[in-house]
Amino acid sequence: MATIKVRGGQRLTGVVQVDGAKNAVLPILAASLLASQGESIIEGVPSLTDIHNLAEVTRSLGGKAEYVSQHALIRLSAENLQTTTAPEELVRKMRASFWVAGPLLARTGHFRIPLPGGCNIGERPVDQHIKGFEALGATVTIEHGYVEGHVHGKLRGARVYLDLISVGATINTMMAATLAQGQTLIENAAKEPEVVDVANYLNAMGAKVRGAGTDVIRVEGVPFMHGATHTVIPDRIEAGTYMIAAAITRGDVFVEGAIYNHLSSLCAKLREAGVTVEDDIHGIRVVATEPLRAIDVKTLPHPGFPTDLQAQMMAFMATLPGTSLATETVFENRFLHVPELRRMGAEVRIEGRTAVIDGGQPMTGAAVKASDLRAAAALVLAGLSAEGETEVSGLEHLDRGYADLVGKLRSLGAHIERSDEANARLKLVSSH
Ligand SMILES: CC(=O)N[C@H]1[C@@H](OP(=O)(O)OP(=O)(O)OC[C@H]2O[C@@H](n3ccc(=O)[nH]c3=O)[C@H](O)[C@@H]2O)O[C@H](CO)[C@@H](O)[C@@H]1O
Ligand SMILES: C=C(OP(=O)(O)O)C(=O)O
Repeated sequence: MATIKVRGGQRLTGVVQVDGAKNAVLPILAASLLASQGESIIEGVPSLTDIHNLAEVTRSLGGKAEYVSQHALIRLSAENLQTTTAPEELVRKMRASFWVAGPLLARTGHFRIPLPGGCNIGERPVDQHIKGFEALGATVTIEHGYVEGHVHGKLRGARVYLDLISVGATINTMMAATLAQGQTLIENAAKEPEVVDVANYLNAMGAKVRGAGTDVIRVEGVPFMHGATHTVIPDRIEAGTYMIAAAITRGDVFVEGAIYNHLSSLCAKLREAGVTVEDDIHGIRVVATEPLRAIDVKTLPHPGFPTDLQAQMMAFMATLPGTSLATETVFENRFLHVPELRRMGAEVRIEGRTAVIDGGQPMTGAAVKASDLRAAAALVLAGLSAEGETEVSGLEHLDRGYADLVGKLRSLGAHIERSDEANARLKLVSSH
């Protein structure tokens, strides 16, 4: 079993570079299936298991996806799709696979995809994705564990109101609408930076998408789309994780590539705690010195505080004197890191959707197990601050979303090592 060992107590200092955003690359891989002509080159793609798995899904459909690790880019083409049924074993590995539904439906009139189901952080239904497809004229059924959609001829542009703010459903509906006949209006759309990045890529492919980044997105259908070159936005969650790493170790770190507009809620909360946050065109600097104070955080859709930083922030809040509250409103079960933080001596109790953190006492190193991607990052951060050694297992979760977390933290001065370091890197760069 691979583990990360961290010896806490080092103040992190220096510069760390942010990779391209996993949560933009994944829908962009799916969007590439819309191109009936030409190759796409996506630049700034980190080597992550989620990305390799979704590339495998697109290959299984007949697309080409080649990861070029030395240039951090992926070449994609989908001129001749072979099938519109996605393979169960791959889809089960990751929910993001459901994003191939919209492009397949728009391009071929059909998709058949295993129901992605729940995961550690919540139930995560796909009803709003289906609502979007049905509004565009598709018939969607769920049978024998598969979601199947079809439409005779082309999808038709329509008005789609999403009942809740969903990144996934916004992107799937937007992608499906690109090749529909006529105009689509998506209301109550998600405004996350990744939605905007996907829209920019779709437009580079010949689509006509307007308004991404606001809660109303308009799509004017086009007859066909082609490949395009696109550089993905920096990963705001990876950036935020390093910003919190600086804060939790009372360090001084410049996170190069971090975009302030994408991280304004985190910057505000760090400042409320007493941390100095300076932003400029190249990135964000975080400098933390005592005294710091307790804060409250509530997760919300963008531009609210991101749920994907809640676990990491909670580790930081455990180091703040006084009582801090972390309220999770996006996913119903995203507190699985709490028992592990408790193992490290953090005083946290859960009251409904709120975690009450009585912080300020030093955490102590322990053997802990990650239950999901961001929990894994949170436990490593807690280990950076704890007295003694922390051993984190469950690294398959971490590898979904962080390329070389250990190397990057070490370059900032952390005492950290990974038991399978050489193998992990080899495994992650060899996919095609
Ligand atoms: C690969 C990727 O980009 N994942 C991100 C994406 O996930 P994802 O796109 O799955 O998250 P959503 O924004 O769709 O989910 C938000 C909430 O809506 C619910 N919901 C969603 C769809 C639906 O049809 N019905 C429904 O009830 C979900 O269960 C959840 O409670 O956005 C989340 C919210 O910012 C992030 O935490 C994830 O990291
Ligand atoms: C929850 C996440 O990803 P996914 O939606 O793929 O589970 C995440 O990136 O934190």
